[in-house]
Amino acid sequence: MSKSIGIIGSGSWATALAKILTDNGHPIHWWIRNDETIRHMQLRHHNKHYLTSVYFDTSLLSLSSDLPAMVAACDELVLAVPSAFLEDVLSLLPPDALRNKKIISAIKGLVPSNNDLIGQYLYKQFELPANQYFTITGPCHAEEVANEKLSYLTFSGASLEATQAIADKFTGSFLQTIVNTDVVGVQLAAVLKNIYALGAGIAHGLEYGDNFLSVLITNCFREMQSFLEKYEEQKAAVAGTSQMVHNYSASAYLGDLLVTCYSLHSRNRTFGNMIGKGYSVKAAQLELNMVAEGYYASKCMYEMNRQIGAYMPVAQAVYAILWQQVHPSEAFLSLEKGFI
Ligand SMILES: NC(=O)C1=CN([C@@H]2O[C@H](COP(=O)(O)OP(=O)(O)OC[C@H]3O[C@@H](n4cnc5c(N)ncnc54)[C@H](O)[C@@H]3O)[C@@H](O)[C@H]2O)C=CC1
Ligand SMILES: O=C(CO)COP(=O)(O)O
Repeated sequence: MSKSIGIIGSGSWATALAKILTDNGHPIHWWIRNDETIRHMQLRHHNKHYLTSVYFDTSLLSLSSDLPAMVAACDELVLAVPSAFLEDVLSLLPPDALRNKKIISAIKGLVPSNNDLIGQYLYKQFELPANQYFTITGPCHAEEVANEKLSYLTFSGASLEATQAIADKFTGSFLQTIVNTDVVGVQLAAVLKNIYALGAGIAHGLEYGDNFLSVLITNCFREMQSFLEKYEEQKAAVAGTSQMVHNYSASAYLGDLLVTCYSLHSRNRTFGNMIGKGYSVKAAQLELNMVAEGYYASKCMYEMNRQIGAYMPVAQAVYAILWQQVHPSEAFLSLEKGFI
């Protein structure tokens, strides 16, 4: 197979992205951790653990559990492992492994060991320049991609032209793409919306109704904007540049917040619902058997916001419930009073 695009990861999102690319006729290299999953995919043409209804044209798949060899074979790589495993997975690569490659992060999380955005981590670890880094965000559940429901993804990168060229590979009959240069803003919004979806789930588990939920989400949206404004203010002050302006009403911001808080596909919402109903964090993790990024993100953001200083009562309440054993009903009772 010639040099092409590769996907790192084999969970639901990696599988959905593999479907999007191969449906468009693109051959892909695909790194899958587990050889047994590879064997099954070769024999039965689907991922036996995630989105099992999606069948692949295996002539378009080059499957491997050898990460350095797979990375060497690609000039564009999509990262689709949960943030908590990213450092472990990429530790298999030498420091120059990403030289001249375009890296497209589909991860909606921060690196938990130091709260870095994925691009910052790749710069520190692999000296990946900003113009080789791209992101995929937007409101899109893997399960709906599997069912070919019309969905929209936002691609962000330093250059609109280079980003458009990547987005074009994904655009298809059930997949529209949006392109912008707001690389940092969309990533922070994606990290925050996972925390807020946990909050929405907790509220549902505590038996609050739809009226309360809409007020909760409105206030989460305001919190998101307040964090991003302060973040940009501080960044601009340090760099001596003007402040980046974000389009909060775009689907990568408001849309993803809404779908993750409302959709029954959302793992963050499901996880939160279990916490609201009285499950412990450990029990909810075991029951979910998938990754709720907001769990890790709530701690990262709590730590990050110590420096930023934004007013974030909902994110703080989610952190307190998940990491400080504060009772959900107690935390929500104090939230109730401050909403506008
Ligand atoms: N599922 C979705 O609809 C969407 C997910 N995303 C993002 O995609 C990223 C990946 O999430 P999903 O594919 O949804 O997760 P998932 O929960 O479906 O799959 C988990 C993945 O982690 C892998 N894994 C488990 N233990 C591991 C370990 N010790 N080392 C390395 N890998 C390990 C599993 O093999 C599996 O590939 C996340 O950042 C998520 O926020 C973004 C948009 C949509
Ligand atoms: O990012 C997503 C939808 O846009 C997926 O959200 P969950 O991880 O909560 O399922």
